[in-house]
Amino acid sequence: MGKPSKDKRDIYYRKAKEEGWRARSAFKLLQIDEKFEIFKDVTKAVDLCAAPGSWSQVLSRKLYLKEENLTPNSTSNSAIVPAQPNENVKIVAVDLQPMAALPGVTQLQGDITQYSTAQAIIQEFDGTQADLVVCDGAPDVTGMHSLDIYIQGQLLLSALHIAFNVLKLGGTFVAKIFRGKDSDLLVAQLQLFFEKVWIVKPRSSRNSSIEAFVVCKNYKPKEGFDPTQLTPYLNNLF
Ligand SMILES: C[S@@+](CC[C@H](N)C(=O)[O-])C[C@H]1O[C@@H](n2cnc3c(N)ncnc32)[C@H](O)[C@@H]1O
Repeated sequence: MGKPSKDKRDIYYRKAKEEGWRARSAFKLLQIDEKFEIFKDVTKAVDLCAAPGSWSQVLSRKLYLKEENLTPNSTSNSAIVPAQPNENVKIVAVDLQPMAALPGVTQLQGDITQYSTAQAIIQEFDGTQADLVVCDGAPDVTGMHSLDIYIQGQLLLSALHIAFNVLKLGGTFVAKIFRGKDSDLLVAQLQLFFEKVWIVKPRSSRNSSIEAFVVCKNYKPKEGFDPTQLTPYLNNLF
C-alpha cells in the first residue's frame, strides 16, 4: 500500500473531516478570529471566493446558528451547542463555482473581478452595510512566482473594491495575499483606509505556502473618498 497523500496525514485535514468542515481552510478563519475577534458584533458579512464553503460554514455556524464552543481547538461536534438561529444575520457568499447550500447564507455565482458581480453584492445589502468582508480568493497557481503574486493582487484589488462599497465605517476586512517583496507597501496602502492592519499566517496555513492574510480593522477612509474610483480598474483586469 502506498503512503497516504500529504493532505491526508495533515492534522487539520483530519480535524476538518471529524468536525464536518468542507475544507481545512475553516481553521484559518477560526484562528484569525481567535486572535483578532473579527466576528465580534457582526451580523452582516460577505465571503468572497467562498467555494467549497468552509469559511461560509464558519460564518453560518458562528453568526447565524450561534453555535457555542466553536473554537479552533474543538475536537468533536459534541461540544457544539446550537442556539436559535439569528434571523437578523445576513451572509452573502460569492464564487465562480457553485457550492452546496448553507443555513443563513445567500449565494451568488460570479467573478469578483467583474463590476456586475460587485453590483449584485451591493444590491444584496439593499442600502445597508456589512460589518465584515472576507476573501480567501486564489487563482490557479502557475508556479511563476511573479505572475501568481500579480494575479492574486488583482483578486485583492477586486475584493477591496467590493469592501469599500459595502463596508460600514469601523468594519473589518480580511483577505488572502501571497507574500512578496511589496508586503510592506501593501500594509502602508491599506493603512490609508483602515486604522489597524496586520499580516498574519495562521498556524493551520502550511509553512510551504506563500499565502498569508491581511487583517484590517476599523474601516476609516479619508473624508470625501469615493469607492467608485476603483471601479474603472475592474473590467480591465484579465
Ligand atoms: C482557496 S479556495 C477558497 C476556499 C474557501 N474559503 C473555503 O473555505 O472553502 C479559492 C476560491 O477562489 C475562487 N476564485 C478564484 N478567482 C475568483 C474570481 N475571480 N471570482 C470569484 N471566485 C474566484 C475559486 O473558484 C476557489 O473556489
